[in-house]
Amino acid sequence: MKKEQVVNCQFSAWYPIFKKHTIKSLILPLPQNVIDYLLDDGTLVVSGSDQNTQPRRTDNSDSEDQEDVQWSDDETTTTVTAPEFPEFTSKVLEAINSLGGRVFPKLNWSAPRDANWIALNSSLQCCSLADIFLLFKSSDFITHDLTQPFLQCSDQDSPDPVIKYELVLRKWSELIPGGEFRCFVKENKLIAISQRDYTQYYPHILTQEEQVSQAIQVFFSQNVQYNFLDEDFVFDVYRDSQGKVWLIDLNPFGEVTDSLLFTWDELTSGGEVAQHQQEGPTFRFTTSEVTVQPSPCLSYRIPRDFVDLSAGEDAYKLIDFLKLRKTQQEDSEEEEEEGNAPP
Ligand SMILES: Nc1ncnc2c1ncn2[C@@H]1O[C@H](COP(=O)(O)OP(=O)(O)OP(=O)(O)O)[C@@H](O)[C@H]1O
Repeated sequence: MKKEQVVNCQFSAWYPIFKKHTIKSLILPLPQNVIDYLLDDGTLVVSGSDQNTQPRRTDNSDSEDQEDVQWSDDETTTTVTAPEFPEFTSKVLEAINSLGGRVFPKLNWSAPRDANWIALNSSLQCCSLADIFLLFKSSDFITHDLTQPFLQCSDQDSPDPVIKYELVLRKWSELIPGGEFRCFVKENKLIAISQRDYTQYYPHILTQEEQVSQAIQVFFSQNVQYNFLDEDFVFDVYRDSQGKVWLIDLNPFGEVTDSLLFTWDELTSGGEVAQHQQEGPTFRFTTSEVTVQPSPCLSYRIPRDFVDLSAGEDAYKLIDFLKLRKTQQEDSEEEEEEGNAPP
């Protein structure tokens, strides 16, 4: 996979080409100070902040660099108020409103799918910039977009193309996971289709195997084939309850993209799947409850430090930490009973 293929799969590169066939979206340039904030590990997002619903302007410029650090009574905790971005906040709010008030946020390539556990509703649905920041700052996928977009490219010796970072806001749509499929295109031929959420068994895919495959093939030949900037790529689709197919996303053809129910060996030149062109694409899906596999995002549901701590000798530190939490909880319950709890 070459750096150019990664560049071509940025949202702003493919959206204008396939606008008619995908979910309505808006693209906003991401200011450098917002990028810096997203990459700054030390700044916390303070939940409950209403800064995004009522953007406050202190002077004529965006004075984001200033962080307001408030020390709480408890010596062990600090509350760092997130910096404000008045101009950017207004633009984002305007965009969210024009998309119906609820959006699905992404950067140039990725959505913060690994961070949905942190959102109150465990969903990527956002109504404000604070919602977006919370997800973005908790996501390794977003950090990857910002810091290492060309990590797995074969042409490492060539200079990295300059990337203009963008916040993508997509109109929120209730997509049923059983309707999502990933399609692999090699030399402009659709060689393979995989159920996107292979962690579940969806009986309707089994019973409608032929219709699903046909609908995707027709969508590909009518709307996608020869229209994209590369001849090797991966595209994701959604087949709605009326059988209409929508484009959801485009990804590079290579290891950086999850090959789901295929392996990259199978999909690349020497592989079996890549050679079976005549009969159409190979279609794979989970065929019974027995073949269900665990979700690849499971490891993202608890903070990485906890995962590390739970392995090897450090497991004892985790146990100590949990015991400490329990004692603290019991203490505060006792205090509450005694009527001493803080308001
Ligand atoms: N507009 C939307 N509204 C609600 N959910 C959405 C929307 N767009 C995408 N999704 C859901 O989020 C999932 C991930 O979306 P998307 O493919 O854009 O993210 P991604 O980070 O590029 O993922 P990948 O790296 O696997 O391609 C989709 O499979 C779909 O279930």
